[in-house]
Amino acid sequence: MTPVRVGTAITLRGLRKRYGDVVAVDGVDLVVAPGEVVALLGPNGAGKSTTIDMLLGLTAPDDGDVSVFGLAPHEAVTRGVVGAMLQEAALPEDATVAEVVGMVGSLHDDPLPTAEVLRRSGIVDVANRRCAKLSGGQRQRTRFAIALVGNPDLLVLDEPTTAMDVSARKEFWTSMREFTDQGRTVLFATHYLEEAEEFADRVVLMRGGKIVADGTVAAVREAASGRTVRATLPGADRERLAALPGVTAASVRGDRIELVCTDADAAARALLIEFPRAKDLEVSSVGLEAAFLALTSEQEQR
Ligand SMILES: Nc1ncnc2c1ncn2[C@@H]1O[C@H](COP(=O)(O)OP(=O)(O)OP(=O)(O)O)[C@@H](O)[C@H]1O
Repeated sequence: MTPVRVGTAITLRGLRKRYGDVVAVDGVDLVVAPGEVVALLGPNGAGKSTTIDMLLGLTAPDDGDVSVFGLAPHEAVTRGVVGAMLQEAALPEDATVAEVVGMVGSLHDDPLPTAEVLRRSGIVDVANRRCAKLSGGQRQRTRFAIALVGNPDLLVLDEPTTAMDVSARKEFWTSMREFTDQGRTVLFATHYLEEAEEFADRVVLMRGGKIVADGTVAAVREAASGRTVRATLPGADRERLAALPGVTAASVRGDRIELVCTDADAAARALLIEFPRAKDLEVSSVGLEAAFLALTSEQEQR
């Protein structure tokens, strides 16, 4: 099916946000076409939630521009063009699930029928339960229903499957597929490579407030792949190792060190020059999963 709207779904240009000394988002440029399903991947503190907050107009950027289907974020939200599911969104505790979903639907011009939304979100069985009595996973699914009921062109989800068990996750992604099969656009933040891999067309990897990789899952995996250098080096200083040229991340276990590298030759040379006592050097290919973790690890990247 063709996308519901024409033009770019999301355009972020030179987006920056600082909280005191912390640069939460540090120059993010991103264009998402209608119908794309994009995973925003990265470790804690990478800047995913802050980017999403700016996309939804909940936080004003210090610098840069945001547009959603050509609209300012606030307008896109009030017009129901974008539906959002946020990590900590409060629910009216005394209302039942069906009441909340119906109420939010009534605020929109062209809502989906409540019964359909409850079904798609997998909460038919708790429709008459008060929100105060919901489990963590049921609360998440209720938040999803609220995001869906306005029949938005773009869904923005911040770590949607947190607190869901395996079967709830599976059900959740099945409902998402139904949504995207109709040509809708989705941007979701996650910590999990496997979710991105299974569900997204495109992965945008954030780290330290910046986009460090952007492409198909396969392309990002390739960009993340590298080699490791292992050696014996008693009393090694992890930070100095991580600062060596060609090194993405360093770890120290007893006398053994491990360097994840973008350029293993440069790293090995620099290691031997700076630490002449290093011995038993081994260079090997990193598993893709390990390389990916290294790229998103919270250790200082070089
Ligand atoms: N309101 C705020 N006040 C101060 N610092 C903030 C605020 N919001 C975010 N930060 C900081 O900005 C950085 C980016 O945080 P953000 O929540 O955007 O990251 P994230 O990638 O969504 O992380 P997580 O996966 O843990 O949700 C962090 O260092 C965080 O502590």
